[in-house]
Amino acid sequence: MQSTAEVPAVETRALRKTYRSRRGRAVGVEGLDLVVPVGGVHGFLGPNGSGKTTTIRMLLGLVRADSGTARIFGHEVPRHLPDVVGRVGAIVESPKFFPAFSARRNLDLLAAAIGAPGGRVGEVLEEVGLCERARDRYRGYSLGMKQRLAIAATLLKDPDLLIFDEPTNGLDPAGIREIRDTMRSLADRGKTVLVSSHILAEVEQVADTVSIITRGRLIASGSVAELIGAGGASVRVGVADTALAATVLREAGWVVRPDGRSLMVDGVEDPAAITRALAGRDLWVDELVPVQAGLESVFLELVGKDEAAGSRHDRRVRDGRHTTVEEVTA
Ligand SMILES: Nc1ncnc2c1ncn2[C@@H]1O[C@H](COP(=O)(O)OP(=O)(O)OP(=O)(O)O)[C@@H](O)[C@H]1O
Repeated sequence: MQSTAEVPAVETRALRKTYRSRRGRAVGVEGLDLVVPVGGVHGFLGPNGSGKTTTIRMLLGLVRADSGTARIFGHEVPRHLPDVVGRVGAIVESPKFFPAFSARRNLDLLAAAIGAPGGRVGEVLEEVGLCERARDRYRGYSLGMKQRLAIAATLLKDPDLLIFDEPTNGLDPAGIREIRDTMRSLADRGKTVLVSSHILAEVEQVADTVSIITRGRLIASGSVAELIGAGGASVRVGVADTALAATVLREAGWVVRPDGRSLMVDGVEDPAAITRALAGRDLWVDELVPVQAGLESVFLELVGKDEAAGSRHDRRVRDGRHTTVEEVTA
């Protein structure tokens, strides 16, 4: 156990995990250094297949690391997990509830099973905003309500750290907002929320700090404001031949992505340089609009740089990145 006052909620050092499969070895996590400060919402971001679930499963003792260390509130895990597990609530897979029972009855059963005080059920239903529907059967719940009930279940033992792996997967915008509001109110009451996601725009609205990983490695971390401030501006570029323009701009070193009938160019310090580069190839710009930078563009810029500099690509990871880009830019 670490002795300093400022012990992070989660800290990993050089954490590594590879999986063996019929196709050889797949990197899950490669030397990951992750620091999640105490208090607030921490977004753990990365494309599909970048190692988020693997990391979370290692923290919870569900997957064994090949090497490196992981600590929760200073306790090394999995070795000392029993000392700290009472302070951690996690949703890694969809928890099972009885469909024919009400939310309250499901939680009453769980509370009894883990020895949580009876009064706690009413409190957690209140915390996730399900009081009014607590007597309805679980099977009639929307996906968003089911996910909030799952969060309520993790709160029964009043943990200090909540770990949610992609909690908004499959939810509609209203459900996503509900989960976001729930995470915000948990953090406002002093909890630490570690939430993984590949949907940047969602996390940007709720996270205080983020860690961005790709191919199992950390490529950026810090407060959302710092990261957005560090990235150059994005510029929307209108041009008739977007395919050729994208090639020209990429050759010149910019990170370019399609944006409807235009192109979005990230990390631009001097927009006039874009006009010059395109004019040099007889491509005439009809629109050049600076766009407020967001985590999404910072992320794409970082991933773009990382992959440009990158060595070998794990095909699955690369496919995952494209999925993410399409999803976040849809
Ligand atoms: N049980 C396993 N066996 C083999 N390879 C695995 C296993 N679990 C994960 N991997 C591989 O490890 C890498 C990281 O996967 P992981 O699920 O941790 O990423 P992720 O960021 O959580 O992705 P997603 O958002 O899709 O869940 C991927 O290449 C994945 O294919």
